[in-house]
Amino acid sequence: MKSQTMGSSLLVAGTSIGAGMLALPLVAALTGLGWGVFLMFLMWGLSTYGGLLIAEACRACPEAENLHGVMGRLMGPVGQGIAIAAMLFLYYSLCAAYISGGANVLGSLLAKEGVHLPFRITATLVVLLVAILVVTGTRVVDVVNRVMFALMLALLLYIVVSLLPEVSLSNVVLENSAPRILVAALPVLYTSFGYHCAVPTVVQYVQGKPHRFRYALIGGSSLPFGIYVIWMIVVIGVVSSATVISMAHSPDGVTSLMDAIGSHSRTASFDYMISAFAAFALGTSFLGVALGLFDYLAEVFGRSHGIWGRIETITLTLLIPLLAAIFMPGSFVTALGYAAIALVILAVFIPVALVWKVRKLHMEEPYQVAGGIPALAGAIIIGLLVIGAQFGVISGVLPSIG
Ligand SMILES: N[C@@H](Cc1ccccc1)C(=O)O
Repeated sequence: MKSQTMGSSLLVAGTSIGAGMLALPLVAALTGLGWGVFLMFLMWGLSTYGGLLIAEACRACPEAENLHGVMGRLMGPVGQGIAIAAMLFLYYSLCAAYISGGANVLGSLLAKEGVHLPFRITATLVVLLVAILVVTGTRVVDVVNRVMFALMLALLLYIVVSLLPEVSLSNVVLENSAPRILVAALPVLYTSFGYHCAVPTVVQYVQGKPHRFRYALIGGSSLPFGIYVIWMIVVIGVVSSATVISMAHSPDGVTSLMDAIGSHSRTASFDYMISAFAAFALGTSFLGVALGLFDYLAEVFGRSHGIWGRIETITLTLLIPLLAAIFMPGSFVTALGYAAIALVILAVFIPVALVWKVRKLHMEEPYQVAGGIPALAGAIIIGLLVIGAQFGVISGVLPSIG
């Protein structure tokens, strides 16, 4: 396999693996493991299909550098405006989720040392840390990101291997759950498979060769699927659904979950490893998303690249999500659900519209995603279901997850 294809698969996997690691066990405990895996598979399919559609649209407009350019070419300024609004909403919701999860992890680490800080202080500390890294520059973020990703995978392997003997099969029952809970779980599951901002880069990186970007997108998103399933089985097998469910509704569910897993090993340093793993899983996604939003806002608002310009841009990037995280208690899973609304627009509705236009104008080159009109219609219906589910959760018609 060519190294760009490999690199692209890892880019997709790296962007995708993130908050899902911490949210999915909470969700799967509520849906039951069997249904959890089935719904994850459905959301993985929707996400991969959307990624392939974006790739098809990018190939039809080789002169455009990113999704913004492709939108401008095919949909004009109104389409571009919708995409910009959806992108800002997605990025802000994700940053709010990462700040909330990160603050919980930092708070629990400090509490183990006897230092008890309120949530708003730990959230601000997490934001300052990310802000300093992003303002320092892309190269620094790149290095820190690679190191954290490698450490996260190593820790995951270690944790899974050490916990396997503790898994009790009686916990891993495939019990059924109420249909309303299954629908309510869809938005968070879908967000866990989001990586779509990386697709234009991947298509360019493999010179638009269909067999290579197909490999990168399908392979790169299957890796998170496999890792998420193993992780969910191990966590629920060790901690038991009943215990996890009691955490799902507490404001710092992530911390309780990490503590519960940590207490299942005889090694004293094990709970530090669990916290480090959670911090790296969140950190890799947070840095990627914060950097993407930072560059984007710098361009939109024309801020300078000097130090004061960068400080202004990072304030625009992180202040709103910080306030959202502080004033919306328990916002980790909730914010991931909100992100799903924007992600469906960006990774299902917009790609379907783009590809529709490309195919109608016969701009397509030999590559076309399989499935024709039925697949496009199916994606729209499932996408509507995901958005409807989140509105159901917001309005209280459906139970909230987390
Ligand atoms: N999948 C990422 C979230 C994400 C969504 C969309 C784009 C990029 C990232 C996570 O679980 O953290």
